[in-house]
Amino acid sequence: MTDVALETRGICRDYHLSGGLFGAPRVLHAVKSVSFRLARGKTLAVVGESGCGKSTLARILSLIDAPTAGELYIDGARIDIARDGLTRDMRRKVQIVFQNPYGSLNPRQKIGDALMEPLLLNTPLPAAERRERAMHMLRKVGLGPEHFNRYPHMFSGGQRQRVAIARALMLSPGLLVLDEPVSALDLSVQAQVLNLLADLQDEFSLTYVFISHDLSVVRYIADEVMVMYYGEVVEAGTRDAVFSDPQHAYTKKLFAATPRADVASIRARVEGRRGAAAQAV
Ligand SMILES: Nc1ncnc2c1ncn2[C@@H]1O[C@H](COP(=O)(O)OP(=O)(O)OP(=O)(O)O)[C@@H](O)[C@H]1O
Repeated sequence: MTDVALETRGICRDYHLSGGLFGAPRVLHAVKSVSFRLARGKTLAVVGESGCGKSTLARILSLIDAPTAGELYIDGARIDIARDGLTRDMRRKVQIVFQNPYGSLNPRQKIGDALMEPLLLNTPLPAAERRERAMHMLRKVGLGPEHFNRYPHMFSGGQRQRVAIARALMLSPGLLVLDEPVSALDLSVQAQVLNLLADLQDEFSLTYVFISHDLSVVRYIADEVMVMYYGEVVEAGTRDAVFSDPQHAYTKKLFAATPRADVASIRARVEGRRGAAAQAV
């Protein structure tokens, strides 16, 4: 693999908890020695049941939390926020989109201001340029100038997620961590947001880490799949290899629990609809 956008080597995250047996402190190994390499422009889906460490890994990859051990490389450069802190340069490389955009948008801030804010905080761009870039990004995610002065509560769930995606892209990151980005949306809206993500990935050569518990979504969006179980990677490979011939007993169990009809229906909904994604819903 020549152009590696993201690499981890033995990433671990422990949490120190009190209240073990007789109140003794105990350690929870939320992420255990996760290593992978992800090529630029590709999507790695991280799947597993609730509590397996997906969100903890997402927070490490998006530089919100530091790992307790292991190494993280973005575009070939070692990133160690525990040692070096978080620089503006690092902040620009990676952004995260959460499941609930309502939670990540300030209800009292107009959408235009929310989009311009990362530019205000991280670049010397003048106000007119910030505004122009925000308008441009609104269009890229299928919204329009009429949305610029609206507040988050005036949008549907799908539109709010489009805004969250637009905001994440304002600093032109190469890497997006998407933590269950469509799980809170209706099925038809899910398909449209997935199409939008696919279009944006093509246009901006974005690399995605896509966290999901929904295998039908993963099957559509992923190039590579990594299966986590109790903080550990138990299986990893290309989407086709993992879906057609799962090796690990846990992966087989996970797949068996997904009704095949669901997989078929979401594929039918989304396939062939790329390009139609720039419609706001
Ligand atoms: N700040 C924290 N302090 C202590 N334990 C934590 C903390 N954050 C997560 N954990 C624990 O780490 C483990 C992994 O949690 P994580 O949220 O990463 O899993 P997940 O796969 O994303 O689950 P979900 O899909 O429910 O969010 C869980 O046992 C969780 O309780």
